[in-house]
Amino acid sequence: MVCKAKDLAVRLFDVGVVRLGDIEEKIGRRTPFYFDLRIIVSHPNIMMAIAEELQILASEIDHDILCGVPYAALPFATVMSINTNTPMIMKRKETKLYGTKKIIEGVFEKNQNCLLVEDVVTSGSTLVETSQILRNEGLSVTNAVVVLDREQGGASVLKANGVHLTSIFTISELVKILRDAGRINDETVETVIAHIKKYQFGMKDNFEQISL
Ligand SMILES: O=C(O)c1cc(=O)[nH]c(=O)n1[C@@H]1O[C@H](COP(=O)(O)O)[C@@H](O)[C@H]1O
Repeated sequence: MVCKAKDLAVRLFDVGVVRLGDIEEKIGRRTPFYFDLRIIVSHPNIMMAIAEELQILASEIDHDILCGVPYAALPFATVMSINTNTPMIMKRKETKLYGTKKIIEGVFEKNQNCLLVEDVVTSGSTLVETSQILRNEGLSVTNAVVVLDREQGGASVLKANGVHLTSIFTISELVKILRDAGRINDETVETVIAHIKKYQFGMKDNFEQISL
């Protein structure tokens, strides 16, 4: 892990991206550590730093187009798109019920390589669903870059669905950086690591997401 990413982790903590306690996740389970990047629109310098780290990951991956997953990742994907002059599309959270009735906004061509940009991966279900929708529209989706991999099985769920995951941080790296920087204590690191080990996601034969 390079210094810039470590510095980014501490800046994210200091502006309140990390919430410690007993917080509800997307699927309804509780977590002692929640990473909320939605507040980053209020911190343009940090948003730029995140986009630059994601760009480093993206530069190793062959892609024609970016797809930001709403809502948290849309600002980073937009900054990456502008910085690298790479076109971007957006997958709507819901299909538009009037006018164009589109699920994807933006212009693309069939068989273009689309790189997914996301904030956090837990079970991987959001990115699996997004990749399936984009593939149904004729795009090729083989990679995703994210800020945080919570190491709860999402990477293997994605791999089983043909998507390779690359992250700026894994959660175990992140908590260790924050401990070494004096932001959290050993007990919190142990609580978070125990939580991610206990709550893992996997795949049934029919690719339905299950909690182990
Ligand atoms: O709900 C979560 O699992 C979650 C945990 C967390 O620390 N931060 C966070 O933002 N999330 C949300 O969870 C989504 C990914 O969850 P999965 O679809 O289970 O991979 C992200 O897009 C976020 O909306």
